[in-house]
Amino acid sequence: MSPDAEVDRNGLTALHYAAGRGDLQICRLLLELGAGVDTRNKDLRTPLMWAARNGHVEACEELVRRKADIHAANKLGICCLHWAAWGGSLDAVAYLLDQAADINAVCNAGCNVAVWAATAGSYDMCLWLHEKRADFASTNKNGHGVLNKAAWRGHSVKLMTWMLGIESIEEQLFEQDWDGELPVDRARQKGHTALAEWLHQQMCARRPSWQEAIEKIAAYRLRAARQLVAPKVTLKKHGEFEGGDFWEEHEDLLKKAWQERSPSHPELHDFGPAFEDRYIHPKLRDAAQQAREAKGEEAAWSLFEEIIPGVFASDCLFTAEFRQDFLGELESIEAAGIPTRRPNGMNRYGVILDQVGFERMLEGLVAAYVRPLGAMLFPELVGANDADEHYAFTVKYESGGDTELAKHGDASVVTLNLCLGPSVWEGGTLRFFESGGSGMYALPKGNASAGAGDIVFRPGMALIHRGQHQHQALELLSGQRVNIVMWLFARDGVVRIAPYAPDEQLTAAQRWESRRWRLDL
Ligand SMILES: O=C(O)CCC(=O)C(=O)O
Ligand SMILES: [Fe+2]
Repeated sequence: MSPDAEVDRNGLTALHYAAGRGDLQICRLLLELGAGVDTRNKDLRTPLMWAARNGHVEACEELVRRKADIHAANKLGICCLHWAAWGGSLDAVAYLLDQAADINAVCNAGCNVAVWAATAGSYDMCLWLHEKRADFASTNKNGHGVLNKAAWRGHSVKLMTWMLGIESIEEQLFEQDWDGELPVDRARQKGHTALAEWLHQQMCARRPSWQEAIEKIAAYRLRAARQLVAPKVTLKKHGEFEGGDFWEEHEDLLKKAWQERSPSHPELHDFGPAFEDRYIHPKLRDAAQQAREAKGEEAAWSLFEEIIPGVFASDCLFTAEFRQDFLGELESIEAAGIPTRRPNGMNRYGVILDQVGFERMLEGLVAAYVRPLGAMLFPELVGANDADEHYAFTVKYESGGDTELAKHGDASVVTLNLCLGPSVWEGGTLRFFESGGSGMYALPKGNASAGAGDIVFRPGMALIHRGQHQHQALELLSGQRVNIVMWLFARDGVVRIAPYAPDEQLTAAQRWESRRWRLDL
């Protein structure tokens, strides 16, 4: 049997893998057994691209000795040299150029090797390529040049400073891409706040009139967004699309306006060590660390009490500072005067967190904590990709607004619900039903049954439940209750219904590993 006969779901052969790992012995063996040196996977990548991408020069040499095509490009026109640059390996780049790879080659999107090197952020490689006369002034078909790419990725000020020393690149500071964005916008949108600040200073220092222009644009966006009059919310059921045309029409302006707004607690918007120190409960941090170090999930389990079968509660997921700061930020969001869309088809009050600037924070939080916890508590439902995406919002109950929530199942495989407080209220109990639900909300057969019972929230209490476990919020009698709700589901909103058999379920290590080894970008 040819070694190329067996491929993975991406069409990758054993030789792709061996080359990608730089395993010279195996590469040789496979080639001797008849593996095609330029065998292509589904998107037309060759083994040499993998070796170059991962900086395995010896493997590159071996493949080239066996007549691998150094000019080969994949479906997107990304050639071996681009892969090497993107992988950040100067040695691989130098080797390929030495073998007469084309320094001016561009991929289908129009990126040349300089743009790829800038995307990778390798300072040494950029300097070296510039000496070799790679074209650093070129922009791709979306109008992205080296500066835009480096800003987008949040690369170092050292690299940026060097780039700005090249006259034609200085221009890129002021050039809008095809979406109308400047490098400084890209840096800010991706959460590289300090870099964005630095880029802004560079712009002002180079063209003082720009400071004013930028401020005017920002002020204009905020003013325009504040002048919008949001459609009324009335529906208490099936209201997802209420006013949909309005929200679609102004989506872009609103997104920019939220980016311009200065948050009252910037530290809440950046997931990272500082966020975890301040906002993740120390017990959860310890438990997660143990699980990640393969010391078991006992500590993580011990954070929870299964109050009702299938409903787990914990007071140790977030700190009190998280609740305080979050409530403060919600107040400042309300005071911003920028319209916010209703959070879901039933709750009318509250905000969609991903739309008001919490997108990046939530991505990190979900990946590091919420997804592993959901997978641990509900292994029969959360497999490798069943909770890849999230939708997060707040709900607010008070008299004159929403006071209750009808019986429903969430459009999620797992839901986390954290009670923020704020202080005192009466009523507003969350009731779970034993019924397995019906239709698409039916609980999968083979689960431990879903129990029935009432849960009285207290500030700081978080629940994790199967979204399809039917529930209802009873009437709030006085005061105010605000909760954060996070729905997890698979790509495109798919919600897992068929349970995994025990031998198909993820292992603890798989649940807690934050990055899988991937032979991919
Ligand atoms: O806190 C609430 O009232 C919302 C509860 C809910 O629907 C949920 O946890 O999924
Ligand atoms: Fe719900």
